[in-house]
Amino acid sequence: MRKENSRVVAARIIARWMEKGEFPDRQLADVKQDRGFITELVYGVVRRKLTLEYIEQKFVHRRPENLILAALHVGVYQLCFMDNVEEFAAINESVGVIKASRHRDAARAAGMVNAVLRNVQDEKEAILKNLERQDDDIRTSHPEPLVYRWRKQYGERDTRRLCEWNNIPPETIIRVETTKVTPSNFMKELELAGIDAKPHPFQCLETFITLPRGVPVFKVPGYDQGWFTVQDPATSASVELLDPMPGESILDACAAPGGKTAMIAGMMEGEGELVAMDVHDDRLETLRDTVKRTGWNFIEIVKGDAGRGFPASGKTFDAVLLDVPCMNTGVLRRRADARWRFTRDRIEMLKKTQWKILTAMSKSVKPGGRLVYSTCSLEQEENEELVSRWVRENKDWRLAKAKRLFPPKSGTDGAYAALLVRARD
Ligand SMILES: C[S@@+](CC[C@H](N)C(=O)[O-])C[C@H]1O[C@@H](n2cnc3c(N)ncnc32)[C@H](O)[C@@H]1O
Repeated sequence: MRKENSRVVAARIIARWMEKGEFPDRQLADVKQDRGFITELVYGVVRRKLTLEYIEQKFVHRRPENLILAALHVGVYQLCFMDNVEEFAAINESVGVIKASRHRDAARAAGMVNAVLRNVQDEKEAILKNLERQDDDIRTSHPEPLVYRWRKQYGERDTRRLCEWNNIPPETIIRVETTKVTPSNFMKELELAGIDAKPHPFQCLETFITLPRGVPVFKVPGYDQGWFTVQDPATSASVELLDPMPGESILDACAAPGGKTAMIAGMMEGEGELVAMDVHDDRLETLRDTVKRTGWNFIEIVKGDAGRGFPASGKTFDAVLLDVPCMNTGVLRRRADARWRFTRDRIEMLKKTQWKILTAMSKSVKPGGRLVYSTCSLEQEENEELVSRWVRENKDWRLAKAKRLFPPKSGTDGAYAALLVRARD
């Protein structure tokens, strides 16, 4: 049985997100009690917003205020998309959200929420059948322009698979720091701690492990000793293309929170020069935490704007990683609200930033050196198209290799990485 106020907490977070755009994950950071259930509810509602509105429109003829709408979403989501809750609790406690509020007409609003939820309960089977016949945007709750552009890039079938993939709650995956602990010893430690973890099937040089749901990472053995980093296997694509070697000089120019920096440090075995840069102070804090946890004290952290080039002008590196800011369309499963931030203007703005960063940072690569440009976007405009146009305009560079991971096929987050090589003088 759930505590009554879990739905109230979830509905308030959702209402604040709808009202002020406050990121749900930041709000969830303060939740201590019944965290797993509240997180599932909040992320589920945020992901399925369009589908929930579609279901509710039959019963609600004018958009209610945010808190009432949030209570409705919380109730309908539980009734239609959660198997592990009792329907009477889903209805009564979602109505309780209104009762617990200081709404000026709480009795009437609670009556309306109650009536809608009872209708949805009665008609649930027909509602879900009808939903199956709707187009992918309504059925899987994605903005229509995003679905449209994916169809043009990936075709009807893969777009449908991608939309469905994006609604599967993600697992927590960790990368074992093999310079600190062997994967088999680490698995033994997990077993001793009663954690039923599984090796992730994605094949690459690194070892990734899937944690069971609900295990806080700081309780996993070796957290403080830096035995692992929370990281999807897709993040390895760019670092493998970069192929850092012990003794080289490497710059990770958009580094926070530092997952790839940690992986590069391990591949360099602590030898050489590794500089991790980011422009935002709050992100630099997370980068410092990651670097500290890895224990690699040869990593130097620098604040700098990659769009303006490396702060110490004239300094060059054997290899540079540019994991640029992007539309994040490869990680929509993990970032529940990111799909609603997709706009044409945003992609245009990001493309300009990416081009600027690539142009400025290419000057910090030694002749004959390497640069890896990477994103967690599935948009060709930010990936293949941008890179091939840039190489056409910069004759002393060539595109040596590129990789793209498409989530439903790779079983990982989406990612793109391109290895560019600078000509020797
Ligand atoms: C995709 S994230 C990087 C993730 C990171 N590589 C990792 O594996 O953990 C992009 C990062 O670029 C940073 N960033 C954005 N614009 C930047 C700029 N002009 N210069 C440097 N860093 C920038 C952001 O603060 C963000 O931390």
